[in-house]
Amino acid sequence: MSCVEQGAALSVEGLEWGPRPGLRLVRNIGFSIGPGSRLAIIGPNGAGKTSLLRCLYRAVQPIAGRIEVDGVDLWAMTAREAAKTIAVVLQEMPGDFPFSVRDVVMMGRIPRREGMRGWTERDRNQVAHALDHLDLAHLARRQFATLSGGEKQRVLIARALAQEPRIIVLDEPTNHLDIRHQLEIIELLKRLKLTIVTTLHDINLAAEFATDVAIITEGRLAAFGSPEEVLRPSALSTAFGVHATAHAAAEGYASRFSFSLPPAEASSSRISLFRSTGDIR
Ligand SMILES: Nc1ncnc2c1ncn2[C@@H]1O[C@H](COP(=O)(O)OP(=O)(O)OP(=O)(O)O)[C@@H](O)[C@H]1O
Repeated sequence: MSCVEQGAALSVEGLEWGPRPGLRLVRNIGFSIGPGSRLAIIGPNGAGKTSLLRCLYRAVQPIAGRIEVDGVDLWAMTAREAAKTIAVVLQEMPGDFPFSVRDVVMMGRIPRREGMRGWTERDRNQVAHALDHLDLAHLARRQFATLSGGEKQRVLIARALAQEPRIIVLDEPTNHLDIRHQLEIIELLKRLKLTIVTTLHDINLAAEFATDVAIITEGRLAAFGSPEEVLRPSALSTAFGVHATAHAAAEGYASRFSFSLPPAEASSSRISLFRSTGDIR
C-alpha cells in the first residue's frame, strides 16, 4: 500500500483575482502542467505569487478565469472533493500548537473522514506510511512545537501526503531552513510522484527542483516554460531588477546563477548606506 497517488494535470486560463474592486493581484494568468510535474513559481516580493497559490488551492474564488484539475473545473467540485484533491503546505503555524507529530499528520485525513466516525485502519496506515516516507516515525510522539524548523516542515509535508492528494501546493517550503535542510526538502519533494506547485525565492533551488518554471511580476505571468527556457539571465535581470549571471554547472545539474545590483544602483545604494550611518568617506 502506498499513500502516494498519481499526480493530476493542472490547467489555468485567464485567471484574475483581487481582494477588492479595483485591486487585481492576479492578472490574466494561464498555463498548463502535466501529471507529476513540479512547477516553481518565482518572482519579486509582492509580485502576487501567494495570491496565485491561494487561487490554486481554492482559498479564494477567482474573479475571472478557470482552474482545471485533470479537466475538471476546481469550482465545480465540492469543497470536500477539492480538499481531497489538493493539499497545501503553508509557512504559518502557531508556535504553541499543542499537538503531537502523529496528531498533526492525522489532520491530513480529515477531508477523507466520513461523518462522525473515528479513524479507520486505512487512516492509521496512511499516517504511518507518511511518517515513514518523511523519516518521522521516531518523532511521532513528540510535541510538534518542540521540533526544529526542518522537522516541522517535514511534518507538514507528511500531513499533506496523508491526505492522499493529487496535487500539493507549497508556499516557500524552504524558508528559514539551512542549506542542508533546503536541499533535503527539495530532494524529498522530487521523489514524490505527485504534481507539485511551489513558490521559491531561491532561483538555484528552483533550477534544481522544477520541471516547469513560472515568473510572476506585478500579478502577471512574465515567463513560463522549462527551467532551461525560462531561467535565463536576461529574464531574471528584468524580473528582479538585478544583474544576473549564469555559471556553467557540473554535468547533470542545472546551471547556477549569481546576482548583484546593477552597477549604477550598487554604487548609489553604497552611498545611501554610508549616508544613513553617517559614515561618508
Ligand atoms: N487581501 C489583501 N488586501 C490588500 N493587499 C493585499 C492582499 N493580499 C496581498 N496583498 C498585497 O498584494 C501584493 C501581492 O501579495 P502576495 O503575497 O501575493 O505577493 P508575493 O509575490 O507572494 O510576495 P512575497 O514574495 O513577498 O511573499 C502585496 O503587495 C501584498 O501586500
